[in-house]
Amino acid sequence: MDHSERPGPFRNLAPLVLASSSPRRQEMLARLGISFETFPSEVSEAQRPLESPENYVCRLALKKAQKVASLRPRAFVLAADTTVVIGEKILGKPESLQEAREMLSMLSGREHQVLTAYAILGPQGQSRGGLSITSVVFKKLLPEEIEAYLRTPEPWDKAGAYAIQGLASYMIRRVRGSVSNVVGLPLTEAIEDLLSLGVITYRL
Ligand SMILES: Cc1cn([C@H]2C[C@H](O)[C@@H](COP(=O)(O)OP(=O)(O)OP(=O)(O)O)O2)c(=O)[nH]c1=O
Repeated sequence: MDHSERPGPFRNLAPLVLASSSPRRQEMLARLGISFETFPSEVSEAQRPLESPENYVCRLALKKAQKVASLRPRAFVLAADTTVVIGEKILGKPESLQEAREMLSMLSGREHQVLTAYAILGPQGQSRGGLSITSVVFKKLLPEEIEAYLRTPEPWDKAGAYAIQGLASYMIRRVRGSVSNVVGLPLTEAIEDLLSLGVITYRL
């Protein structure tokens, strides 16, 4: 799918492929005026034994970018991976209602970290990327509050079974760090890299 250019503070100097099926990542870039082709990587993998959450998200972001870069060798490719970490546990996207319920109960009244790693690969072997960590504090959730939220479509397809940018915004007491990072892409860092690689420039 091609995203036609929208008015925004940036324009492209080089073709960009977003290796992601995440509508949030697509929307965040498109809003800024950046055009890109969407090419979902369809890479999904379990954490390896003893692998830290940091290494896990970085490995997946790079793997997604590498897979799509091999199929689109003339473009810059951007990929990312987001996960929620609470205590020793990693929360990905829930696969059942019960799992989503358990995730929200775990997050209730506590602080957790949202990790997003991104990777950018270029046609001449350029490579950039990074890891961004945001701390999020949830208010204490009543059981009926969790049940009511589970009746909305929002928990699906989101790491940790919630969307900070959506109906769950009222559940969040405090955020420390990048908000766009929680939504799936640390925009400040990713934009700096796209500018320095000459993929985008300011629209003046
Ligand atoms: C915590 C949180 C996550 N999310 C989303 C961002 C990501 O899309 C998703 C985490 O899933 P990811 O596995 O990072 O990405 P994805 O499967 O959606 O897309 P792809 O692998 O093709 O790039 O959770 C929110 O939208 N809001 C939130 O508050």
